[in-house]
Amino acid sequence: MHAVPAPLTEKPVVLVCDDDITIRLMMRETLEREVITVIEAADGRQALEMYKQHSPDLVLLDVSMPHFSGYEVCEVIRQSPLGADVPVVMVTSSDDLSSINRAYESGATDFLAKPITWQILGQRVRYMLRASRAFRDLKRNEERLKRNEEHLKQNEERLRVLAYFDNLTGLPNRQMFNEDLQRSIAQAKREGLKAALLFIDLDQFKRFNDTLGHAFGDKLLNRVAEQLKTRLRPGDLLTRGVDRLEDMSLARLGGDEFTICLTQVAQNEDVARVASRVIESISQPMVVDSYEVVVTPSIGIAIYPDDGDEIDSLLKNADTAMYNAKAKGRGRFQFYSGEMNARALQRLRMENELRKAIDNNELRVAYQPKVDVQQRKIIGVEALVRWEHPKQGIVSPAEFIPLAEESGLIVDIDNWVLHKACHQASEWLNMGITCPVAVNVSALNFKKTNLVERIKTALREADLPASLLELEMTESIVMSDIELNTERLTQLKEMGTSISIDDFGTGYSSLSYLRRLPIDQVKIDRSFVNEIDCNNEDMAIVKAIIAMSTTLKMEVIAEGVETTTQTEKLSKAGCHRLQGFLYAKPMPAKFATETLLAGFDALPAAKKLATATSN
Ligand SMILES: Nc1nc2c(ncn2[C@@H]2O[C@@H]3COP(=O)(O)O[C@H]4[C@@H](O)[C@H](n5cnc6c(=O)[nH]c(N)nc65)O[C@@H]4COP(=O)(O)O[C@H]3[C@H]2O)c(=O)[nH]1
Repeated sequence: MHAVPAPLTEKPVVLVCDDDITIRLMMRETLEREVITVIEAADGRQALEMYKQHSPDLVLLDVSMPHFSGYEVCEVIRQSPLGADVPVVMVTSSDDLSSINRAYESGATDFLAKPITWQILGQRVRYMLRASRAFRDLKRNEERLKRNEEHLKQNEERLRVLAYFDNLTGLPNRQMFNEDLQRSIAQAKREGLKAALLFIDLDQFKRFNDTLGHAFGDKLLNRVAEQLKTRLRPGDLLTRGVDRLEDMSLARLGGDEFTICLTQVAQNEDVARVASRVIESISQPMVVDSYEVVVTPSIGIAIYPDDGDEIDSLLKNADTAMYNAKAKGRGRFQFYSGEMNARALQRLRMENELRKAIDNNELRVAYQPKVDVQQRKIIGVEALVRWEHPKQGIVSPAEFIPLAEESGLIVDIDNWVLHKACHQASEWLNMGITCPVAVNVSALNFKKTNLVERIKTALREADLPASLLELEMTESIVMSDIELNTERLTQLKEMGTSISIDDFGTGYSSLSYLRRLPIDQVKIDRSFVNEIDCNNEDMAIVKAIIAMSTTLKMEVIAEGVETTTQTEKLSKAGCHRLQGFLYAKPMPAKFATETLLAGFDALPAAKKLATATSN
């Protein structure tokens, strides 16, 4: 059984369009019997006018008429604003397939073939009218539903904002903070990393509120929130350590209490850096209602899992730490654990001092000679940075280089050493000493896109031929992104500098990659050299590295040579290039110049070596 469309309640209007008056009259007669209002048009132009004026519920259109054909009229109707859904029945004088197809192409709903069977016309039109009205109702309902849905969504969003955001500052509220912290804890647990909770309280906020009023207090809180939002974007935190803190969420718990939740925390220094950044940014003078105010925050820090493994304990401990910070004099941060605090503070202090070390002229370069024991020659020097701390004296690179790498300061330091070393080598060249100088290139520096440019600048400024500059980088740097690094190394090589792989044997070099890279020299790591006197395994590794370098036509040098036995063993295995305390320790430029002028045979070890090898 067919579904019957709903009965028509209002009297429908049908536009009959035919140039044959008899047909029009017959149609009127038939349709009016069905309680339908009929309006007529004698040609295409009139049909369009009538359509525009009356918006009929159905159109009966003769195909061939003066002015416009029925097809054209149908096309125009379909393009009109309300004409997409109105049923248009094309009355064709023939029922051949092409005119029927043409009728459908122009947008007709159905067709009626002449001669018309008058007995069924009325019923057919009625049925079509009902179906069309049902379709229109359905569409209207659908639109209403859609509008309701949108409304619902908007309401839901409004509710979510009310439930999860603080309406004064627009920051996430306590509810959202709880969920964020829960997520951070779960993530840290999964990844075996730490998470940190920073509890921020504004110092003496109550005083502002009491003296300048609540409205002022609200504005001040808003300014603080703004400051935190803009200054804590991950992109703003340029240093390497902080870049790793990809997920950082900020919230206002209420009053003058804010929190920051950090995930993917590898080390506490990263958290200390964020905390000092928060202090620095909030403590900037702010103008509120034409008052210039300075408000400082006190921050308490609790670390998951060290200081608690659930929301409550972390919050409680961060809160305790915050009170400790306040007690110590406001505008500072404090870790919950005292030991952690001392370490983080010490590292942060050192980082700040290192930042100023270049400008304060506290850095020095020491040069350590490298020798070839077969040719009995000094073949070059390695430039090694030294920090003469005004209070602590000489700080070991082992202590400050990792810190410089974490904070990103290494790029400036490496650059400074590069310039110094190039100038020194150039000075030696002017004195008639041709001595290649090697500088260390840290991972961060190697990744910087302008490395090639910077090296070119240093060479140009020092007027040093590129062939006298050697770049030392560790095996792990070179092997990290082989495609990109091959390109980078090729650029450096094309410039004329030579490339040496430092600490060789400690990483995981693949022979097939090594073959593809433009490397001139590998440096056997000190840890293997150390042990070759007594450890057969290390000797085997050293021999393998020497054999591999010979096959790949690379030079090989051993670092950390301290004894004549090591020299003999290395030499016997085919490695004659050596660097180590046995020959010379890193020394200031002045002594390095003297050493270079005196030559290999003046080195104390050279004499010992001659005796040892002659025995
Ligand atoms: N025990 C022992 N040690 C020896 C001997 N011969 C040389 N050494 C030490 O071994 C290190 C060799 O440098 P490295 O492997 O590049 O290792 C360097 C290098 O990775 C880094 N470094 C030093 N200067 C710079 C620099 O300007 N830039 C960068 N990125 N890193 C640097 O710091 C590391 C340590 O530097 P230093 O303390 O100067 O330590 C130097 C040198 O003093 C020996 O016979 N016995």
